[in-house]
Amino acid sequence: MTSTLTISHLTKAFGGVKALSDVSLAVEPGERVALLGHNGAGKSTLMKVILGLIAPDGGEISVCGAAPGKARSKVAYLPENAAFHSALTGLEQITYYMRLRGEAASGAMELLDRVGLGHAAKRRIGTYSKGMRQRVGLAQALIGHPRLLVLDEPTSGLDPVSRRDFYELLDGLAADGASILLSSHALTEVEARTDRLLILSGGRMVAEGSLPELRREAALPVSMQITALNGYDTDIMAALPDAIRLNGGLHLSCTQEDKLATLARISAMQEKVADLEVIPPSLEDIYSHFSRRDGQ
Ligand SMILES: Nc1ncnc2c1ncn2[C@@H]1O[C@H](COP(=O)(O)OP(=O)(O)OP(=O)(O)O)[C@@H](O)[C@H]1O
Repeated sequence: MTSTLTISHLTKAFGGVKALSDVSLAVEPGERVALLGHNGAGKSTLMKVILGLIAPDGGEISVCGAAPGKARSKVAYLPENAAFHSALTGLEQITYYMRLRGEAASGAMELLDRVGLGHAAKRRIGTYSKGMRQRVGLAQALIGHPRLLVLDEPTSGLDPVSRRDFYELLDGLAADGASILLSSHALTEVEARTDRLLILSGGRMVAEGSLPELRREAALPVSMQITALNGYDTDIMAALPDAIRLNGGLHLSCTQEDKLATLARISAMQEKVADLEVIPPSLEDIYSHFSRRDGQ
């Protein structure tokens, strides 16, 4: 399978600031990839290089088999705060963009229906909510059946139902073979709705993989919350010297390697245990682990 996007050893500096250092990645057709990173990590710079808006200092990049910028008809971009003409209706705005791209404007209404804006198509964009303007942006991004969608924090400002609808739309596009690269700070959301996570930190790609892969690689400790049956907490603490009293229960943290052995020791005391909760590291923990690994 030919990748939709291939980047090897990309570098870009602004004066003395290394915005991207030796970044390599590939995105396959039908793949939904989330780009995570702290403010200033290099996400927007990477997107601008992919779109051909700025040239890299070094490295290679291929977008839909061509140089960035040469494949614009196959690439869609949704900026974080898409701005539109407030006096135009949604229908007029999308019709205008379709004409600019040489597409038959008769499909404008269908596009607006697809993003859930059919009912407001003939209202001025100036009267739209932020979420509705974001949908106009998405409709604009869908013009011409793009093979790669580059979406910069596409769900910021959307309510939970709009976010779900938005991801369902992306799922449909991915099922048709489009590749999606989206940046986000909403970790739990991208955890559930994308196939792979890329974490940029200080311009370097510090982690890449599905959440289970990143969880394994980070090998962060597992937390256990034990509720003792009345009076047995002292016995349990004697058997598990690392346990501490916390929030009315007993708290224990152990390495991934010791997890099964620790569980076995707790099971052996089951007549003294009322309840046990095993809490795996959250995506926030994993993200912080990789983001701070280089001392940032
Ligand atoms: N045109 C520019 N001139 C100078 N420095 C720049 C320019 N564009 C980006 N930078 C610097 O490059 C680094 C990466 O910036 P970038 O905008 O790519 O980060 P980001 O991950 O998109 O951040 P955010 O989440 O805040 O949008 C930052 O240190 C930024 O200040």
